[in-house]
Amino acid sequence: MKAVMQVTRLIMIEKKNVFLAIVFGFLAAIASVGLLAASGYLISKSALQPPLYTLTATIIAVRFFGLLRAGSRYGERYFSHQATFTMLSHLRTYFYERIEPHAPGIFQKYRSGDLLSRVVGDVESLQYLFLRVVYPPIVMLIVFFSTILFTYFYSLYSALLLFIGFILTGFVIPAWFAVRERYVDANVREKRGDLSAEATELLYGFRDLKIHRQLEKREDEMSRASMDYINEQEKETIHQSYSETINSQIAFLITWFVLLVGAFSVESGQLDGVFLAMLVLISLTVFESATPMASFPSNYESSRHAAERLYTVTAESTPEEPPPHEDAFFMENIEISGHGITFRFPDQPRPVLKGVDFHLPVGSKTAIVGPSGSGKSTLLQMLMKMYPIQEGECSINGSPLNEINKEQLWEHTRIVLQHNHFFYGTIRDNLQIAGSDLADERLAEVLEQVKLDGFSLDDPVYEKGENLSGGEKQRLAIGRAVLKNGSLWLLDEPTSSLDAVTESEIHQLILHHSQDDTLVLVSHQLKGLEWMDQIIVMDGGEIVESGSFETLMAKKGYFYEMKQIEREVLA
Ligand SMILES: Nc1ncnc2c1ncn2[C@@H]1O[C@H](COP(=O)(O)OP(=O)(O)OP(=O)(O)O)[C@@H](O)[C@H]1O
Repeated sequence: MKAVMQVTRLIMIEKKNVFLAIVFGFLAAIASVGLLAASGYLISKSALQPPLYTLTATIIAVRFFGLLRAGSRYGERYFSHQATFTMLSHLRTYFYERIEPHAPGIFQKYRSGDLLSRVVGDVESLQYLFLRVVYPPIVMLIVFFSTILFTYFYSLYSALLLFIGFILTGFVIPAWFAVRERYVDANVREKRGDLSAEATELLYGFRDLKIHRQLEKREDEMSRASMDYINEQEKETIHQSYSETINSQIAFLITWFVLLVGAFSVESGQLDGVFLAMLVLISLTVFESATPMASFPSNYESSRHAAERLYTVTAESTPEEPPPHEDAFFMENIEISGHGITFRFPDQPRPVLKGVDFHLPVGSKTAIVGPSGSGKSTLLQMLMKMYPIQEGECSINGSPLNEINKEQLWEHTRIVLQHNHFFYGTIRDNLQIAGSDLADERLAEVLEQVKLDGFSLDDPVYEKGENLSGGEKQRLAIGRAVLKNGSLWLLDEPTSSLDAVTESEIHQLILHHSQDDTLVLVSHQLKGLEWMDQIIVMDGGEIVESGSFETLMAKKGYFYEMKQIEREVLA
């Protein structure tokens, strides 16, 4: 309910459109009632063969209501859709802005298919919140009350019957179906989320599933998920049809009673017979505005679920982002210190980093090495503010990392991750991520420096860089880092897919470009680290050793042992 209220608040940003949609909706519905009432009266009156001039006013009224209905129906559609689409755009922006600060941590909690279904499907479902949940009861209420008031002047019993019909079709039946709808709708939603997650897994893992001959099994699972979804949708449609059928049956029944009571009233002289057709036609028409109430339960339920699913993602407190540092040169000559850093992934019992201490002086080159899973990448991502500092302290140029603005940090940092994303487009598009105003000459120069001179800037890059080898992708990512400005380099195994000769050349290139910068390189390989000022050795989330290459080799400790093993393996 709280989530629905929050979305309703977003609708209310469009007050003017909402108000006009309701006004025109009311006019259209009341014009329909007026049109049929005037027609009923005209037919009955004409049967009495009065002089033509006595019918003129009624004929004009019929024409007037006809035109009013068409015009206001147009206005109602125009303003209600305007309100809906503007609300959808507010909602998309709001939702994106709320989840963005949680990335990439959000993927630890939600599967990407599920998130996609929330962002697309649930936001889309909310388009009906105004059109089919908020708007119909308001219009129905005003139309019924005006019509009942009008009818009351002719027949008290007909007015009472309309009131009973209003209560039944507007409240009792929708409420009755709403109870069961909760269950039906929850199932549809759950099955849709499952299908979406299955489809995303199949799409992303298609190649691996094919190689491991698991594609058929996965396809079967997806077909099952699809069938489950279809079955639940079918149940929902049947449920909705029942609701609509019963609602219309009640409306017809009430009209029959209006006819019956009207006939008795005419018989007993309480009602002029000329008004009977008018009352019956009013009854038939006024229930048109109750028709949307038949689908109210399902629309309310799907809107409520959609709003709640969206808001559970955004409900987690958004980390407050500090403002950028006032000193424009703050992110130059970078020095980083960490003390007692401990980090645990959500819902994981054991910490990944355990009381890590380090110091990276200005312009230093540091390698972080250690066995797989020792926490190297986690530490690097923490420096990028991808993960928060949970325990301990980490500061850049004396300012705690938690107080540094993310955007400001990234603006001055050259980052190469283990897996970098490549967009569908050209080599140029993918390099220009480093700066959209970079000239072709500069891009071509860097392309050559990273040993990708076989490529032209116009060469295509397929989705996720499918047409590039692992090493080419890494060199393209390093090219981006070289092109970017920033005096901090954070590199996570940037050359792991390169041959020894190219790797050494790329290391030289990085060294050349980062002469005065502070650089952190995560590497699981121990060769080519002689040029580093400092090597931090990690194991099991702890720093077990640190020092220069020479110091560590002379110490004959952990690093020395690892180096010996590497030499034996490569010998
Ligand atoms: N998103 C995550 N959720 C839970 N645990 C994670 C997550 N990412 C990493 N871990 C765990 O944290 C530990 C450290 O991972 P990390 O990627 O930092 O290791 P690493 O030393 O960089 O390994 P590698 O050399 O294989 O890249 C691992 O045990 C890993 O399973």
